[in-house]
Amino acid sequence: MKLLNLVEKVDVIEIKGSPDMEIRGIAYNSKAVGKGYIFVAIEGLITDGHNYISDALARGAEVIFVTKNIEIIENVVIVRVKDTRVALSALSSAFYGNPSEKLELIGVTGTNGKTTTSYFIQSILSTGIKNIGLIGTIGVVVNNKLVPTTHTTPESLELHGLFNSMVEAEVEVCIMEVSSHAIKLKRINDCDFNIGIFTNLTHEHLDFHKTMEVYYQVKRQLFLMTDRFNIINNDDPFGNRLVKDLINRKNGLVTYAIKTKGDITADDIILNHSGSQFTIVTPTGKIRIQIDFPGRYNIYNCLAAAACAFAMGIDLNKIKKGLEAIKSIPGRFEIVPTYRNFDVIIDYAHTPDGFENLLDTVREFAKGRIIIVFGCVGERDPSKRSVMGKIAAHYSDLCVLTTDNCRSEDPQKIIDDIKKGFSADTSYIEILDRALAIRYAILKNKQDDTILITGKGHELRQIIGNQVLYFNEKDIIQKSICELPK
Ligand SMILES: CC(=O)N[C@H]1[C@@H](OP(=O)(O)OP(=O)(O)OC[C@H]2O[C@@H](n3ccc(=O)[nH]c3=O)[C@H](O)[C@@H]2O)O[C@H](CO)[C@@H](O)[C@@H]1O[C@H](C)C(=O)N[C@@H](C)C(=O)N[C@H](CCC(=O)O)C(=O)O
Ligand SMILES: Nc1ncnc2c1ncn2[C@@H]1O[C@H](COP(=O)(O)OP(=O)(O)OP(=O)(O)O)[C@@H](O)[C@H]1O
Repeated sequence: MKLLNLVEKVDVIEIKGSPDMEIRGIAYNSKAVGKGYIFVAIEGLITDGHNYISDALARGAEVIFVTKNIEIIENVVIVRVKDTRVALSALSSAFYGNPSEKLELIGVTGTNGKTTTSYFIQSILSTGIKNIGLIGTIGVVVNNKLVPTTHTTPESLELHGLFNSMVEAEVEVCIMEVSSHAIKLKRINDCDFNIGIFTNLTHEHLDFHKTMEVYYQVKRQLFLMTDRFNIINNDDPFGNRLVKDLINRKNGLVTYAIKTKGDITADDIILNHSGSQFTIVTPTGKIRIQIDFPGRYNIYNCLAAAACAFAMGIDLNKIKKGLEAIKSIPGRFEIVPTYRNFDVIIDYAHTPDGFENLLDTVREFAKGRIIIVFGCVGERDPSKRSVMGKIAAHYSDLCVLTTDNCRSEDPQKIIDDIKKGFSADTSYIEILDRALAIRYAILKNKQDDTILITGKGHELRQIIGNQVLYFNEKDIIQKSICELPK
């Protein structure tokens, strides 16, 4: 494709050199540049892509996109723009032939429940559609194959590459988790969203957004991009505000709720330790559902998925079939078989609200003690650590404090931050080595205990310093169980 055509939708300030040239690829990291590529220099949060222009040129870049004034370089086209992240997104979409326009694109956002809701929608849609694409925290699904990714919402270049693979694989619908980082950093600027879903908004990522107000305003942008309808949790205070904010938009608005008013609601709820039963009530009928996921929060996730399916015109029997078909989601309230008289549950809860919902659910049905093995991640929102400590202390009988992706931070310092939420009578032990912490909880179990291991969920890695180490909680659990007397 010619540079001339690629820049059609880019807001260009100035071009030095002729744009009438063929482009072979695009890169925003100099290390990924090849011959005939565009290198997009991004002023990042850690370093500045402009510092790597000479590296990009040495690797064969023939065009560079910049925000700064750069001297003319022989045989290199220099394109100056206001914001290179915006340009990267527009270029990437154009390079792949605007593939998101060829898909039904559903964006799911909110602090918690994005992955679960996406899996519920996938299960409902798969009652009628064979090939569904998925982009999210657990990975990317194209052609029914799951590939792990580094980001919940990838960078725009990777995103449009994925949409393109989906179009080639004849995917009809793509369900995509949209993180607030992705919105703020313009990764989704050129995604052609048809449907937007808002699950909830609670304390998270305040290191990045600073205030809940900014966090909300960022999330809100997704709902101004959709052209069919928006699905919103009316019980959530920020969701309720979003409903009011969107009232003048021309596309459809479908609300769901349990406590307040909603187009889609749940009645006659029965919660138990292994799942829930409830009736989904819609404007055109109702149906009884039984799901294998415990906790009221999962009823919200079901309602979000059901509201989306309902708005897409899918009948209630298919909605029921889809919601009931899904038996587990990796790392989301995943019960690990122990074949003993105690339970072990792995869960991805890593925000105060997710943590409280999970612990509240377990507390309601626990026959014995609750032992929670957890830590908080490094280099991310330290303000949530003591809040999570307080919640853990309130609901559990023993906290086993340990390490969770501490990155460059001192894991002991993170634990000390968590402990600020403890009270004088909180029962806890500190075991920095996560494998030993899990082993400790299992070896110390008593009859009817529930051991909750939170934070990692589906992840198979531990990030310590700048090392990414293989870490498999299920293996550690099984090995520890083998050490117990028969
Ligand atoms: C805070 C954040 O989101 N940062 C993202 C951002 O990085 P940045 O702006 O700091 O980039 P930088 O490291 O300063 O580098 C600037 C530029 O120099 C370039 N460079 C750098 C080195 C080099 O040798 N050559 C070179 O060209 C880089 O490629 C980049 O373009 O842009 C990068 C490129 O797209 C992302 O990889 C990076 O994600 C970091 C690694 C990250 O961890 N992000 C997390 C917080 C994130 O996005 N999480 C959300 C989910 C959150 C949740 O809900 O839990 C997600 O969607 O995954
Ligand atoms: N609707 C909800 N409300 C509150 N907490 C929830 C909800 N759904 C799930 N959780 C909790 O949050 C954890 C993560 O769930 P899920 O992966 O669905 O959320 P997510 O928004 O995709 O998270 P992330 O963006 O970090 O991947 C679950 O393991 C559970 O403990």
